[in-house]
Amino acid sequence: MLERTELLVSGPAQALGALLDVPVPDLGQEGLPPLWHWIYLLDRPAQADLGPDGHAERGVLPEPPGPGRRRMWAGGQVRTRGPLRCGEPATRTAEVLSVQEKHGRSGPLTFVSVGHRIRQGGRLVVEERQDIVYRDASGAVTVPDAGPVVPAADDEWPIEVTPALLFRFSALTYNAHRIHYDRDYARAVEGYPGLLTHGPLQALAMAEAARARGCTGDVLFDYRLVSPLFDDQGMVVRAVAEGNLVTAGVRDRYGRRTATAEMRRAGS
Ligand SMILES: CC(C)(COP(=O)(O)OP(=O)(O)OC[C@H]1O[C@@H](n2cnc3c(N)ncnc32)[C@H](O)[C@@H]1OP(=O)(O)O)[C@@H](O)C(=O)NCCC(=O)NCCSC(=O)C[C@](C)(O)C(=O)O
Repeated sequence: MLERTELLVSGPAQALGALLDVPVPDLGQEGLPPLWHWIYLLDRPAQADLGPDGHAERGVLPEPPGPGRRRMWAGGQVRTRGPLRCGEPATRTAEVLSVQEKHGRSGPLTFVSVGHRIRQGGRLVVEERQDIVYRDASGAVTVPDAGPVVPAADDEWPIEVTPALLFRFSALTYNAHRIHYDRDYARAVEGYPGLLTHGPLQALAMAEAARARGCTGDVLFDYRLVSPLFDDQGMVVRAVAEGNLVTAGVRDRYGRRTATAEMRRAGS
């Protein structure tokens, strides 16, 4: 079990608001919007504990299941149970919930689910499961050939994916994974055609599209990264509200789905 306590300050939230060009609520009253806790209470591994991929290989959860495995964020579930406010301390605890060996189209896969809980003022305010997948170094990720560009519809939110956007998100989440900023490494070592768009960035974009449709406060957010999104493919986000349920997705500019999510107000 890992535990970290710190005072939440407004700077990171202001930076995320600027990164995504979305409104920042009153952080001391309303608290952080859903998923924004991902830029707080971060692991701060020593430089000596980073592996060859730039990700920590010791002292964080999960630790890689073996040398040379390719870490990816696969999906998860977030339940918010109350406001997580800036100006007050909060504590995050983390523990491994399960490890599952599977075989996919890209070869052997190890799924590690990590449970995170954030408490503030004696209350549990965020409860989360993060699914991290480790691919085998020999496994290949296949990306279908791009078709024609599908222009963003009126109800879609196009986001230009540039190295600067990816770098700023890595900085905000203190994530040194080289697949997001080191193109030579991403291509030559991990076999991707370009820089990878972070899973949490796609999930946050979906949660923001849902927030724009009024889904915020105490929510249950389920999401999956279904295919890698590279930096030259753009990012188009859409959220559709039907009653209490918001269904969201990310596609690239050619119409290929890369992430899906469902978000609903908790308790209804
Ligand atoms: C996950 C990949 C490798 C599986 O790809 P695949 O084609 O090999 O798998 P499959 O054949 O579709 O499925 C095999 C089994 O895995 C399961 N499965 C399949 N997908 C998932 C999922 N998402 N969550 C949970 N389970 C999943 C699936 O249900 C099936 O289970 P079964 O045998 O029991 O039926 C593939 O879908 C993929 O590449 N997805 C995109 C991942 C991605 O781009 N993540 C974001 C970038 S990495 C990142 O942000 C990192 C970060 C922030 O820096 C950091 O944490 O360090």
